[in-house]
Amino acid sequence: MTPFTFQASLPRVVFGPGTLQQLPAEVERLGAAKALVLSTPEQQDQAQRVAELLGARSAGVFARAVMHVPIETAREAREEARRLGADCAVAIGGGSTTGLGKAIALDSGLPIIAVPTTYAGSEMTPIYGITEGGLKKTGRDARVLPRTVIYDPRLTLSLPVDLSVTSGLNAIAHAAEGLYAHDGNPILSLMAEEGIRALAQALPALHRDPCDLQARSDALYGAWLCGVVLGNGAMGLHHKLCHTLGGSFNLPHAEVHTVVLPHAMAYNAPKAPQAMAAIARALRVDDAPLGLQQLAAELGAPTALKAIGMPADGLDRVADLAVSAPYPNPRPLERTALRALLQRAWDGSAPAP
Ligand SMILES: NC(=O)C1=CN([C@@H]2O[C@H](COP(=O)(O)OP(=O)(O)OC[C@H]3O[C@@H](n4cnc5c(N)ncnc54)[C@H](OP(=O)(O)O)[C@@H]3O)[C@@H](O)[C@H]2O)C=CC1
Ligand SMILES: O=C(O)/C=C\C(=O)CC(=O)O
Repeated sequence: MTPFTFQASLPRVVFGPGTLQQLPAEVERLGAAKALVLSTPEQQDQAQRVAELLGARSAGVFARAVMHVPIETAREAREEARRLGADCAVAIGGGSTTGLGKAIALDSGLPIIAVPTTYAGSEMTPIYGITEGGLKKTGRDARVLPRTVIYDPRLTLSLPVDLSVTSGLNAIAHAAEGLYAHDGNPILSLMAEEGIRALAQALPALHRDPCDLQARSDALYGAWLCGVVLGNGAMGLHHKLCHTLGGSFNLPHAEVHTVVLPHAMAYNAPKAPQAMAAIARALRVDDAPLGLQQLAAELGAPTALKAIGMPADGLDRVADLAVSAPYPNPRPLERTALRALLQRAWDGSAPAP
């Protein structure tokens, strides 16, 4: 075994159907008296029910979370938290809502309790993203890592099947890149392989029956593990490409991950054979990139960038941006090969090295 360093900082986790009921006790455990409940506008009713569950420990509801955390929304939420005297925030929703909680914590140090309702995994990471002037900046800061995460699979029953599938594939992307991250280690690799295995079994099951609570639980368990991997290992080519594509062309986050991942894996495969073997084992296929693309197709997910709004004349710009700021990646970043990767992803062709 090659030498490695392992250090992980992880939130407390409360996992299982019905665990949302433990929220008041978890707020109390933090020593907090007034929790501001965060949600998207569409999930306001759910946020209101959470505020009622908190009773006297609720400071109110801020239901204005939107995708990619615009700085204006972050400022409004910070101000509302101050105005209401909140000493804790509860983020109930997907990565967009968790991201808003993180933006508040970054500024104020307010502890966050995350109640995820998608498989994006943000609740397990110290990574934040804030969009200002059309540009999304991401960073890492220990203050934004939620203190407690409540994984209640019942809350994911209403997540539409198409979003469930792409969100699950977003989670698999975290694990895939963790398996070949320059700062990876055997413990993260265990979690990554197990996370992919859990999601690869759960997604077809919940695709057949979205109300299958066991499948929903398994998917959330997989998302948890994949989120831990993302939070404790470096992001490589795949995440960087997705952030460029999503940020510059306003493409839907989980769908971009779904389309690009098989191609980014195939690009790195010659330099990451052990990672590919682990992913293939977890997916129970012979060829990891192809097997993943086939899984997405079987589950009705998009497999081409052209199908999710990417303009063909933007591919050159993405290739330019991809090589403009180098970062560690198993295979060096070569513009010609990356441009070919992007073309295959746009066309929806089979992945190739
Ligand atoms: N910092 C980090 O570590 C990470 C950050 N992210 C960030 O998170 C965002 C993506 O997260 P993601 O979760 O995919 O996106 P969202 O939070 O935007 O949620 C995606 C969609 O799922 C819907 N939804 C969520 N929960 C439910 C539910 N229980 N029932 C019905 N619909 C539901 C939302 O609907 P509605 O709008 O109606 O609420 C929305 O349309 C991106 O901004 C990404 O950058 C992602 C991964 C890691
Ligand atoms: O791409 C991802 O799924 C992981 C990280 C981010 O999205 C970063 C962020 O914008 O919060």
